Amino acid sequence: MLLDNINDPKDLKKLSVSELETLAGEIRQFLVEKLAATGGHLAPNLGVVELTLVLHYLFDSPTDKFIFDVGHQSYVHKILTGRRDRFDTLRKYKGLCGFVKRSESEHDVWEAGHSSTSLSAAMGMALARDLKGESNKVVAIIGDGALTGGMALEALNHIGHEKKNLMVILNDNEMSIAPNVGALHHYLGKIRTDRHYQKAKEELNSLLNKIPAIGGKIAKTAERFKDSLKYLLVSGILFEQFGLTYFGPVDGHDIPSLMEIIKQASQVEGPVLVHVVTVKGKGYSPAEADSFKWHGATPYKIESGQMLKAVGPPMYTDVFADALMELAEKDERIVAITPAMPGGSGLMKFAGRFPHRMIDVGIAEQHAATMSAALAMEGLKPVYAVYSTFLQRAYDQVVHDICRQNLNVVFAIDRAGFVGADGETHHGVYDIPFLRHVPNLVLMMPKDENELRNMMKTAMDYNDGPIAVRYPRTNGLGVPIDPEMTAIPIGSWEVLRSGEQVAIVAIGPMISVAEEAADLLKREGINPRIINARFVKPLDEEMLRSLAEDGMQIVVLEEGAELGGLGSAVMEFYSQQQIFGVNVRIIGVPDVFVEHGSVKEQRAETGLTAERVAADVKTMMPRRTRMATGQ
Ligand SMILES: Cc1ncc(C[n+]2csc(CCOP(=O)(O)OP(=O)(O)O)c2C)c(N)n1
Ligand SMILES: CC(=O)[C@@H](O)[C@H](O)COP(=O)(O)O
Ligand SMILES: [Mg+2]
Repeated sequence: MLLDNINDPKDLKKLSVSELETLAGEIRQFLVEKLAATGGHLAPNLGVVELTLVLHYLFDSPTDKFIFDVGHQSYVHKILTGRRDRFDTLRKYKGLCGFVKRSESEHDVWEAGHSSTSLSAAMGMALARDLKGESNKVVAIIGDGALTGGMALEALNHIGHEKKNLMVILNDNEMSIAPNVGALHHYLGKIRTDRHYQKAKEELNSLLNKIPAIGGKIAKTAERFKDSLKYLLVSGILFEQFGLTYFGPVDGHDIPSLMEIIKQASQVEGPVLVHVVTVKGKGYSPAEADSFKWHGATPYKIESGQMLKAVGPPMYTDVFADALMELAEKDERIVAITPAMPGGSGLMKFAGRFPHRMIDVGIAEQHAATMSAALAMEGLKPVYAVYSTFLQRAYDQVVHDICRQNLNVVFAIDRAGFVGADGETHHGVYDIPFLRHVPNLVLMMPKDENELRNMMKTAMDYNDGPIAVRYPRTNGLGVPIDPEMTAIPIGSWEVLRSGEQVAIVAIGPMISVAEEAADLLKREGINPRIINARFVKPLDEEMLRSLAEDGMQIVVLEEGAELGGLGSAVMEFYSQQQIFGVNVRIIGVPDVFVEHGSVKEQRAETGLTAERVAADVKTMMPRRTRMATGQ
């Protein structure tokens, strides 16, 4: 296999075009085989095999810098840069990261995970290069989905202003995760597919080139005529207007054409954009047929294309979506909004049932937030479904447009807590700290899927401002589901286990960990109280007072950042209320980024385990109890 001899991009430069084509086939086979065992972003990577090969063939990474937007499509880049042998560890604990990772290779010059940052990074690297008097190439690879992100348009605007030498490769496969949305998507579609544009452009070029070189006035008129026709016909006029020289569209699977056009573009002064048209999932028929499903694959059977899904109780995502459907049947105010994650947020069924009440705005979390504010201003009940990590993008809109105006927006915050294989860029561990200090916002998290349904009802009945319910990327606990949803009193916590001396104040999936810890402690005659702190804001102040009055020591257990989380809120309460003598210990995510792996491994790494909680509780027992129990 040619692939066996590719350990560095330099090894590519010895190959002929036909050998590169053979190598492309080998890489596809490698991806399909490896990801069958590990899972991962199969379809995006199958779509960029030839493109990545040509980029590494023509340029000299890492001197020339490749900046992958999102970075989920960087597996081919990793294969070509000496990491082929690590693919059995893809997205596994201490294994190969599923995104670009600087600590893995000198060829990984820019990390991401969140979308639409590549053009800003490219601008920065081009500016730095020129200020340092260097001459390397800067190449951003951005997808048609990522291009709908506001940051990308901010950067395009600036790139066109600075006119620095840099290359934007637009990898246009018509797909975001779901089918792409938006005016930009339609514009690209026109360029991509309207043969009229292409044919007319070719005819125009050949006609104008036939005009013998004529001097003077006619030549100027002909040029002006060509320019005005170019305005009408040339494909990438939008990008040209942004100050980038547009090349394409080009077939992203045709190596000779790719080579030719990228070579051409690399010789042009100033910023250029090469419009590369690819097929997401290319070369593996199940992924080609349904690149939405195969954007992020679980392990699968290659022959049948059957993905191996974990069995068990319904995912919180699906419980949310089903509850929303039920509520929307009776409440016409409800409108669901998603920033490009209709699948991941569970809203596809909702869209099918209520096509006019599910809005996918593209990768535009900020826009989604402010649009939701306006929907609420007009008396509707917008449900903004968003991953915790992606809501980070819309912090100002949450504060400035929604909470400050005290508008009835419901935040359905999915992927709250550790997310596993996507790792540090995707964990939902900051939303409690970045939301709980914003005035007017209610923030809650259920202990199980039945309580999630009740919280959905709570949110719909609550019309005194914004309210957020957060839930993890896991299956529910398999508890019985009440047919009727019942609203929960805002700010009310729940004693799940009576006990004395130490109270474990836990939230969400940490309640199960607390119960396991209590079971361990019971064997030693220690019986902690367990509290479901289902409202982060407002706190259950009455419960907190009674814990102090009972002389309880408190352990707060949360799968979120310790700094500024629920535990901080509890500490602040006692301090602000001048209630002294309450010993509060916070067990949460420490002040570090937690890399990819399984949720279990991430909890073990950060000490969110029953064993650790039990050990901490024991150290907090009053001395006499410890003596009595032989501690
Ligand atoms: C800020 C942000 N929002 C949402 C996502 C989730 N996400 C990951 S990839 C993707 C689609 C990207 O589409 P495109 O750029 O066209 O890449 P393709 O997968 O088609 O190659 C989305 C929405 C993200 N990573 N970052
Ligand atoms: C790359 C990216 O951001 C998405 O594809 C993300 O990986 C989806 O996460 P889930 O698998 O949790 O839906
Ligand atoms: Mg795409």
